[in-house]
Amino acid sequence: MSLTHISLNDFRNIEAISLSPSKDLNLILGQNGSGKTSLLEAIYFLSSGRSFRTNKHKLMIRSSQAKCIVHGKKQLHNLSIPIGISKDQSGDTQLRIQGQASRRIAELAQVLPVQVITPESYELFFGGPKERRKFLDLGVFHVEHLFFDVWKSFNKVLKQRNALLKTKPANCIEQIKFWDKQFIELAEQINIYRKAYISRFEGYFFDKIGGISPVFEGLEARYDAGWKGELSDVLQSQLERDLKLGYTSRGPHKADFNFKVHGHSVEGIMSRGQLKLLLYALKITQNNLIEKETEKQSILLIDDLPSELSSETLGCVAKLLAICDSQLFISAISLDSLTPVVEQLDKHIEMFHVEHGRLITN
Ligand SMILES: Nc1ncnc2c1ncn2[C@@H]1O[C@H](COP(=O)(O)OP(=O)(O)OP(=O)(O)O)[C@@H](O)[C@H]1O
Repeated sequence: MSLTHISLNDFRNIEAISLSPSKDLNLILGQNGSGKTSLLEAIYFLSSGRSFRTNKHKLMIRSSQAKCIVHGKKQLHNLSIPIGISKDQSGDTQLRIQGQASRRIAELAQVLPVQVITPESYELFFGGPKERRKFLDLGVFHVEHLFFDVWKSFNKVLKQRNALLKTKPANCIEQIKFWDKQFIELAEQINIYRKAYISRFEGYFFDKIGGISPVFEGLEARYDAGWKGELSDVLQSQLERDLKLGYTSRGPHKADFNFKVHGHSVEGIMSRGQLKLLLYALKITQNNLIEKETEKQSILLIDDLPSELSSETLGCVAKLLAICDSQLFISAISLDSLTPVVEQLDKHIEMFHVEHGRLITN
């Protein structure tokens, strides 16, 4: 299951381009400012309804144009599934899957699992737990089909609870206790899904990936559910504090999933190049696991792969990419900088040269 066709209109500096990518490896090459990241961003937008580099939707629309449009065709066995998304200046998003209008972005994400690695992806280690929760929940979302509904219901209850903690109406303690029943049930369900996923994630990582580089020796995943002990006791003991804070301080919305090496946090002990290698390893583990469990081929977008990596680390990245089952889109300024990676890969390659927002044919 891969993208067999992509077309963009008025996306960033790209007026109109169409391409038929390889189901294996696609190289997007071009000078700084040519439009490589924009092309990757468009694929991400097609599969998630969002950009990976801005919250300001207007920036995705080509200057002075009314809307940006991205179309794609996803091959699933003998079926070609057309998908399309557009966003206009007002922020209105139109979505079509197999010719049917849809309002649910999650439906799009289900059809086309995507992950991205950019020079900013270090946020997974240096950012707060929110980034890591997002990473964890993306995996859980794809492999546990009920997770999304439970997670949505939990967030509704959390919103109610937080509103009561903030506004403190006269009978707020009674009302909070009423919501806590559902809060606990949903929180425990989320925790069960996450723990089950992490256990499979760790199994896959250590079995298939851990031996690729000595950088991964002594690595352990640590999961913090967001509370310790019985959640009902925790909510009770924290109630006074939560009323002062005006929000719920414990629960699955505070979970963390991080990595330690010999007991030290990875971001404190690993070099940037080593962290980048770990990042590749984690994203590839996630994508391969999604593929293994759902039979959905996912997409991995890698922006500016060669930056900051020595030839030795690039060699390890190549080994990781060799076992990566995703459809790959990799951007770089030149093919030369990718040679240590590409020459080790036995994958079908398509190359796309971008210049001033246009595809150049050689
Ligand atoms: N909304 C927009 N309308 C028109 N042009 C835009 C818009 N947003 C960004 N651009 C321009 O698009 C060009 C392509 O940017 P992009 O980030 O895709 O380049 P790139 O090839 O990835 O470059 P680099 O190698 O430096 O990362 C830039 O010149 C940028 O200024």
